[in-house]
Amino acid sequence: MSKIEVKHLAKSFKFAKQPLLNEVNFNLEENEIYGLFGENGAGKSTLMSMIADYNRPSAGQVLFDGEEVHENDEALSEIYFMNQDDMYTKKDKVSQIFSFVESMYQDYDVDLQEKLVKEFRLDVNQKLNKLSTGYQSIVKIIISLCVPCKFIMLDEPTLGLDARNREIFQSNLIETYSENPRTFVISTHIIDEIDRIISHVLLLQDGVIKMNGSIDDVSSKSYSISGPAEDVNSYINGVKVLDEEQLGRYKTVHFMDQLPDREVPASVDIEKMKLQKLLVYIMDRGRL
Ligand SMILES: Nc1ncnc2c1ncn2[C@@H]1O[C@H](COP(=O)(O)OP(=O)(O)OP(=O)(O)O)[C@@H](O)[C@H]1O
Repeated sequence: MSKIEVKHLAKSFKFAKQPLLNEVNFNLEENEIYGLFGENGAGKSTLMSMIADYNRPSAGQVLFDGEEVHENDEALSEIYFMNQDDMYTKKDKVSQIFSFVESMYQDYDVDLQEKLVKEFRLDVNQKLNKLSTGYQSIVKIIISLCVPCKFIMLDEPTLGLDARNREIFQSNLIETYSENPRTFVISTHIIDEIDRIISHVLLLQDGVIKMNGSIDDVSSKSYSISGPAEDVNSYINGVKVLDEEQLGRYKTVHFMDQLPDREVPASVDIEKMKLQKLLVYIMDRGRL
């Protein structure tokens, strides 16, 4: 099984007051789907571009099966970054771009490409730079899903897509992953859209990975508990609460911990906390 290791990665820009990334460490394992989350400007796109060797780190390393990815053709043939669009000319027709990418990759999935062109209703005779923003993203999505790479990084793939096309993207991502498992890293701000698809959560904040865990680990410890305030209070007594809301006597508390080891009052409802709620809370307060 192949693996990407991100080790002590740092990135500073010449005129920036502080480094964008300080000490980023994590691994990407094969056949997992990672959600890469973080506030605007956290450095998600920069991080993905460094993994694909489109951008050089100021310090640290990215290893593919133990070898540095930098100028390593064998490793880079297994890593695809959705925004590596300098591979083709934007003045070209979409059909020409598809033919070019197909010529670059031996096992490029032409059947899937044709299926996606039909489902998205993409006009392949149009020049790329004449397409709407949404359709330009769709071209990048189609290429990303059809290249035969072990690691595929999707940077805000649904940005600019309408509701119908977002659904087409999601269902095809699930379908292609089920038929041909590979690793996806998906960066998005619409967490609710992918929380059922991802197997791992990576949260980038303040230049480091703040959270790195399987979705089961993360969701098995994060709860929202609602009910009459007095019953909720007595049930969660002693638990470190992340956030709470109260409407009249009805209260909801959110926490990331084990459930209290006491009987749950009949009036109290326990639900898993939505990943979006949990991540927004952590990003806002910088606290786990
Ligand atoms: N070449 C560059 N020179 C200077 N600053 C840069 C350069 N590239 C990126 N940055 C800065 O790095 C920061 C992080 O950008 P990046 O696009 O990686 O963040 P992001 O987490 O993907 O953000 P968003 O969610 O808003 O897309 C931004 O403040 C950006 O201005």
